[in-house]
Amino acid sequence: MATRSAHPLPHLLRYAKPYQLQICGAVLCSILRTLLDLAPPFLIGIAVNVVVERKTSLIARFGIQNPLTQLLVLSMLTIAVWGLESLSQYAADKLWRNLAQALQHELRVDTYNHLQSLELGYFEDRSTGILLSILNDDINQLERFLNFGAQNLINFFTRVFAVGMSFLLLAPGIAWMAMLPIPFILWGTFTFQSRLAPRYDTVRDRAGIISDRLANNISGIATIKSFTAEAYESDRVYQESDVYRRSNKKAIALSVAFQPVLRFLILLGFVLTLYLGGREVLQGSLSVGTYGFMVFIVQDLLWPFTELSEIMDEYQRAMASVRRVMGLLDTAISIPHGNNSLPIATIARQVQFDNITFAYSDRNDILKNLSLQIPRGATIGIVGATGSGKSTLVKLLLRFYEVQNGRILIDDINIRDLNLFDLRRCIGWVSQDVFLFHGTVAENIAYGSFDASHDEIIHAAKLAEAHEFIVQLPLQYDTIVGERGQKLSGGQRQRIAIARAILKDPPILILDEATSAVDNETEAAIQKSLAMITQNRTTIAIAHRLSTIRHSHCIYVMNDGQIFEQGQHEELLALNGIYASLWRVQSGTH
Ligand SMILES: Nc1ncnc2c1ncn2[C@@H]1O[C@H](COP(=O)(O)OP(=O)(O)OP(=O)(O)O)[C@@H](O)[C@H]1O
Repeated sequence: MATRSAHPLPHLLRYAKPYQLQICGAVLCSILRTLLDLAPPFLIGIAVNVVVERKTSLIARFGIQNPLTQLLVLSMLTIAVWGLESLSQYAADKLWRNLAQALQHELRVDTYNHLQSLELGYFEDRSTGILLSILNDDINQLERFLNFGAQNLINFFTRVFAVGMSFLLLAPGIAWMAMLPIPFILWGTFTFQSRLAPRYDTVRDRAGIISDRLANNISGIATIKSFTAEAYESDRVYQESDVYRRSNKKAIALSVAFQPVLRFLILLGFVLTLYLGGREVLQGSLSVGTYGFMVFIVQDLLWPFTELSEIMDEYQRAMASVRRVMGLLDTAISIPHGNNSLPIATIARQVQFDNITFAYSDRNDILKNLSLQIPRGATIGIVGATGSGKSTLVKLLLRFYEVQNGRILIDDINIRDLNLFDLRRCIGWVSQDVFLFHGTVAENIAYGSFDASHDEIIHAAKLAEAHEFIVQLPLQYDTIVGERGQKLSGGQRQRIAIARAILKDPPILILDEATSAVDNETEAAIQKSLAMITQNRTTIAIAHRLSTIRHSHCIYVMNDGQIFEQGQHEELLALNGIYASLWRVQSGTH
């Protein structure tokens, strides 16, 4: 993630470059609206001028002598100013809000797309809740800031600049009185902000932790219930929510203390103008009119400062969120695409692991100098103790992780040099823990083969021995499987996953414990189908149940990250090693 110290605003502005025109328009409309909003004191001044000076008034200088006509002109001018103000307010609101929507939409989609292209290890190191809070809360926070905060910020600067300038032009001698508190207010505001920023960062982090806990608990609800851990979980949620509350409390303590201090400084400016200005009037060095104007307008100069803390507060919250979103967008992709394409039509389906060594980050080597070669169209079986690295081996072929040493080749091309999409498109992977999406059975089978016809889906389901149970479901292929497929049994989920891989029709097929949850009879039926399906493909089957891989062209026995034995079923039995003893245990012949 990006460093916390780097200011996120330039980053955001760079990101918003395509919206430059819209941003300029929105800024101009906001400035215009604020300037028009300042018109009333001037209009009142002119009105007083008309009724007091009559034929020598300001308007009379434009050749309108009749005071009643002058008032009419002034009324028309007021209507025009009000009308224009409403129009610029409408335009500013519309532009800012649309900008907020466009930027929010683009940021969310880009952040999601970037997230999707990050390697698996990134997701394993972070919790879903924290990533979700970036994709949702932080991006929404930015929307809130663009909807209101940005306008407030511009309004503030415009107001202070316009009023300050008219002060200096109209009464330069006493302008300093009103402006005296400004440096103190600014110093106070920025000191306050620098203290508030880290507190808001903590609040955002804490929000991520809570959302993580909630997401985790909701997906683990069955486990919570079965262990009657409701009270324990309630307590954990309570504790984390309390830490969040306390971190917010720290931010609030600082945030609310600022306003009263600020008011006091403003009061100082007001009283100084009131007293010293009045004294100058009494001494005859300041006109009554200017003094009146000064006292009236000093509030317009200083009161916006009371909002400054709130504006900066909103700004800091938004920047904390931008920092997190940009941090995610800046995360480098550590498994990039290679330059070579691998067209499915021409692939020879030859797979080779050449002396590979692999360790997950900060762990010991899982695979050590492992080599194996799978000729085109062959089916190999991999067996071995749990945790010996079987699943890791096939995940390396999918390039979910990068090998530290050695090469993995498909058709003699290092998979690092292949376009990742081409690589993964030519591999069908039925993983150990099947993931189904919330949706219908048909949608899940067709996942990845989005153009498949209904007949093709049914055909794949039949080959995976899934058709029979699917037609028993309430809405058959249109039955919703629930989140992660929780409305189906483990064996049913596996068969849908097999159907999904069959429908993909990949040149290389990986079956990682693909039939571990189905009964022996169904497995035998699936084996028959697979024998047909795997005929023209290179297949890697991982299984604990040896009957599953018994007929493979070659069986590899893995132990402690290395291949200990290899050969066909009969050869391995004759070897009388690990495989033979496993077989004896499973077939009950020991
Ligand atoms: N993402 C990961 N990060 C860190 N270590 C991991 C990760 N995935 C697996 N491991 C570790 O790597 C080792 C090999 O795991 P792997 O899943 O490849 O074993 P396996 O042979 O397929 O086991 P099983 O038969 O139980 O499925 C295990 O010790 C496991 O704890």
